[in-house]
Amino acid sequence: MHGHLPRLRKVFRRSYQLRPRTIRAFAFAFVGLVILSFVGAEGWSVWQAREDRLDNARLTTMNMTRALVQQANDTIQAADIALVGVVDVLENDGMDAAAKPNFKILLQRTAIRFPALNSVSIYDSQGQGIATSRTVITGRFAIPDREYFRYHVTHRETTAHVGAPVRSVTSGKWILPVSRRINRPDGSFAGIAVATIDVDYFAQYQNSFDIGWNGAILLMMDNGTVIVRRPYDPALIGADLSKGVVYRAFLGNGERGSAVLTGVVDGKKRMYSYQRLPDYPVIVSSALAVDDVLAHWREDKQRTTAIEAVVLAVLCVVGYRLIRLIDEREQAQEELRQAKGALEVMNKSLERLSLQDSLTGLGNRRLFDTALAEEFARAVRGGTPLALLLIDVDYFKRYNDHYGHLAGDVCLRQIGETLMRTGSRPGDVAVRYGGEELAVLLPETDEAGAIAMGERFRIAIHSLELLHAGSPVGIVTVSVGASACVPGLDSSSAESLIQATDKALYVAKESGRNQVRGATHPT
Ligand SMILES: Nc1nc2c(ncn2[C@@H]2O[C@H](COP(=O)(O)OP(=O)(O)OP(=O)(O)O)[C@@H](O)[C@H]2O)c(=O)[nH]1
Repeated sequence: MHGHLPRLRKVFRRSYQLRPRTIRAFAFAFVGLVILSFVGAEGWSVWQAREDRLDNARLTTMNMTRALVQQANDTIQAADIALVGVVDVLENDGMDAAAKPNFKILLQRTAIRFPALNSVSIYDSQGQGIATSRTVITGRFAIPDREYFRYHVTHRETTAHVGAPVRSVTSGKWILPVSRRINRPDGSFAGIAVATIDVDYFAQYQNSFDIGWNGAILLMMDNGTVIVRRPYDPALIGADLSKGVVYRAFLGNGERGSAVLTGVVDGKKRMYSYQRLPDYPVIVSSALAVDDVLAHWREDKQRTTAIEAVVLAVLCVVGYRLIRLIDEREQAQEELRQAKGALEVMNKSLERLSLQDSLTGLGNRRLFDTALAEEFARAVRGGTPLALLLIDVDYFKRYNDHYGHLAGDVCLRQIGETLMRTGSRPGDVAVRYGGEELAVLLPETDEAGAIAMGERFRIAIHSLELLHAGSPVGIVTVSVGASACVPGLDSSSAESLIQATDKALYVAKESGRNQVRGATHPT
């Protein structure tokens, strides 16, 4: 556990120290990903909801169509069954039976038994009416030119024939004729029996379904002739819709199917389901308008889109703020780094200034005191010698008096520069000790070495040949006192080292100046 903690701390520190650019890239990627997944998920669920609604509409129209097919087939079948009985009587008893009064009663009973029937009538081989269930006959009671009559003249089949809707010559109403051929015993054409169904009967049933504002129901012959359509339009009855989309879909896809199609009657897009009657050549289709089906979905979608827009806007604002914060943080850190750097530079220069003598550029007395204590302690630890030089300008009072105090300052600066220039080791510390007196601390140097160094300084200053009218030699010279100790071994202290050096300097002065003197080995 102990070993893991520092590693964890390191990982945490590293993650905290991620580059702002990396963090920004992460932030961008994160916000982008959130937006994308949000929009994607929403888009998917909206699309799914649309598909669900269309699927439901398909199921609804399929069920509706099934019910309409059932009703239409039952109705036509009822008419057909009525005809079978009538044709049977006439084929057995002969067509003359149709003219008898009790036959009219048979037809009326038959018509009453099947409420969908408008009338049941018998026509002879010339299309002239013989008998009918109708009580009142208005108009011409003959149908030689009707399509279904001509059909039976030319077709020997005895199955039922469903004709195209026609206007009744007697009532003027739209009717659907269902007819059967009547044969003589020798098989020749004796006439036809016709049961007519009021087209309105189908229209009423169509009206019992909820198909919304723009739905449609269509009952048509299998050749595309309209029997009746909802919304009801009498002008459409008998019209040819064989070029319409429903008829074409029916032709292309068999007995039944469903599809989204655009209607030819009104150009509306609908979900259509269509089916052929099992026993008769009639097609039923019912449809719900896509607009109606998707009306609620569109409202939901608009609401969702509005919410999405708000959420996206919030995400964008938050993302933008996040990235701005990262930028600001980066900028603040950069400013902090720069301020820190400037402060460090300033501190160093202040520190340097506080330890430097402004006139000579050498260290000052404060540096000397610190360096002496440190070097003394180091020498104690290492058992190494430590030496000190005290350098004093000869007859400097006279120099000042003769050349002026400012010239004296210049002279001291030149001596300081010479001291710095004259090679000493990196660990040596040269300072202005006070007034015209300079000091050089020489670590790991014994007295002989210190005297040698003192001599180098003395010669270097002498070589400057700075005129000094007050000196017996005519140029500026220095006297040097040198002393050394081994702090760990002898009983010396920093003070005793200074005192010994000062004493050596005194001896150098007393001995005539312009010379170097050691404390223990005077030269
Ligand atoms: N121009 C200038 N003079 C200084 C400075 N510091 C000390 N002095 C002068 O240095 C002189 C030192 O004089 P003294 O101590 O009598 O010694 P000296 O005249 O050098 O004689 P010896 O040391 O015996 O050779 C004084 O006149 C101080 O005023 C300084 O920073 N600039």
